[in-house]
Formats: sequence, structure tokens, C-alpha cells
Amino acid sequence: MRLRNKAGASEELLQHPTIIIQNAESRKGKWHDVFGNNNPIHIEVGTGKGKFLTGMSELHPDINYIGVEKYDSVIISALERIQEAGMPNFKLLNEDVINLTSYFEQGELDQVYINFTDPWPKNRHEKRRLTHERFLRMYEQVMKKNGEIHFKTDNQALFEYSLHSFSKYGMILNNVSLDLHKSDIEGNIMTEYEEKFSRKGMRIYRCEAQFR
Ligand SMILES: C[S@@+](CC[C@H](N)C(=O)[O-])C[C@H]1O[C@@H](n2cnc3c(N)ncnc32)[C@H](O)[C@@H]1O
Repeated sequence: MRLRNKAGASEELLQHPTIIIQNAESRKGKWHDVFGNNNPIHIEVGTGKGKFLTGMSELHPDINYIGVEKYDSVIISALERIQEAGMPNFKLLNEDVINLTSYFEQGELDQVYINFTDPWPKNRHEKRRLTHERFLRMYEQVMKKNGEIHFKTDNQALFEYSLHSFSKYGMILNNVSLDLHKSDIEGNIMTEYEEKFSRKGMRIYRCEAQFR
């Protein structure tokens, strides 16, 4: 896949080693080599402009983070953010989450973050929701045993749907919050969308779901 220069990014930026745009399949099972260490690997699916993972990778230098984002123009903004902060433990994968098992080996990942994913409110689009069973099956495959999904959204209907989907899949739910910013959950890093929605006074829902 080639990056379009939509955001006015220089050729140098497009070739930056932080962004994995070609032969992503060849990294399958070798992500620890990509980072040059054996630290745990966490991914955010639909990472957007990368605010959340920039904060997380600063806060947790002993964890490797990969942001998976399908849109070129969005991922360029994320790359500019990483470059500014200069983080060795943060990479970007310019791919669609639907192909996750092509890029990660069984049990290669430790944790998955799903933040403010598109709600796809129409019933006929249910399968596109990133908390649908078909995605859970993929996350389970690429994560270690008892891996966790950490999920945040402003959308009550998507939250209810996702709680149902997680428990129907047999996952254990922990730290469920119906109003994250008024809860006692510590160490929250705000995402771009979280900042936008909470500024409008909307409440943020959050939960952790663990595979058995
Ligand atoms: C609503 S934004 C949220 C961005 C960020 N997580 C946040 O909380 O600010 C959703 C992002 O997910 C990306 N996305 C949606 N479906 C995706 C998929 N199947 N694979 C990769 N990225 C996806 C979109 O391009 C968009 O940037």
C-alpha cells in the first residue's frame, strides 16, 4: 500500500521506519524483533491520530505499542505526533483490522485497546462493529491466553451491545464504568475522541473484558 501525500507529508516522513506500510505480513511472529526487545505488545485497533498511544507509550516505556489504522491520511497525523515525541516503543500499522491474523502470530500480543470505535448503529452493519464476535475471535487468536480487551466509548448503545457480545463470548468483565471521568479508575489517558466528547459533557463508558 502506498501512502497518499494528503496531509502534505514529506517523502522522508512517508518512508519513516515507525510506519509499517509494506510487507506487513513478513512481520508476523517477528514483532519483538521489530522493537528489538521482548517486552509485552499492546495494540489499539482504529488508532486514529495516535493521541492515546502516544500518551501510553510515554507512561509505559516497558510496553511496546502498535496503532492499527486503515486510513493513510489519518496515520500520517499519528506519525507526525510520534516523531515529535520520538518514542521507540510505538509503531504504526497502516492496515485494516479485519486482516489482523495476517499480521500477528497466534499469542503474539498481550492486550488490545478499542477506543471510540465507529458504532455502526444499523442492525445490518452489526458485523462491522469491532466488538462483534468475528473480531473477538481474531483478537483471541493473536493474544496470549487470558488476554484483555480494554474498551472505551461515548456511545451507550454500542457499549451495551459490546458488554453483551463480550459476555456471550464467555469473557470475564472487569472494571465496568458507566461514567469513567467520575470513577476512581486511575491512569486514564484520553483519546482524541474522548477529549472531544467529554468537552461536550458526554459521559464515557469503559470496561475490561478478559478471555478465559
Ligand atoms: C472514531 S475514530 C477513533 C479514533 C481514536 N481511537 C480515538 O479514540 O480518538 C475510529 C478510527 O478507527 C479507524 N478504523 C475504523 N475501522 C477500522 C478498521 N477496520 N481497521 C483499521 N482502522 C479502522 C478509522 O479510520 C478511525 O480513524
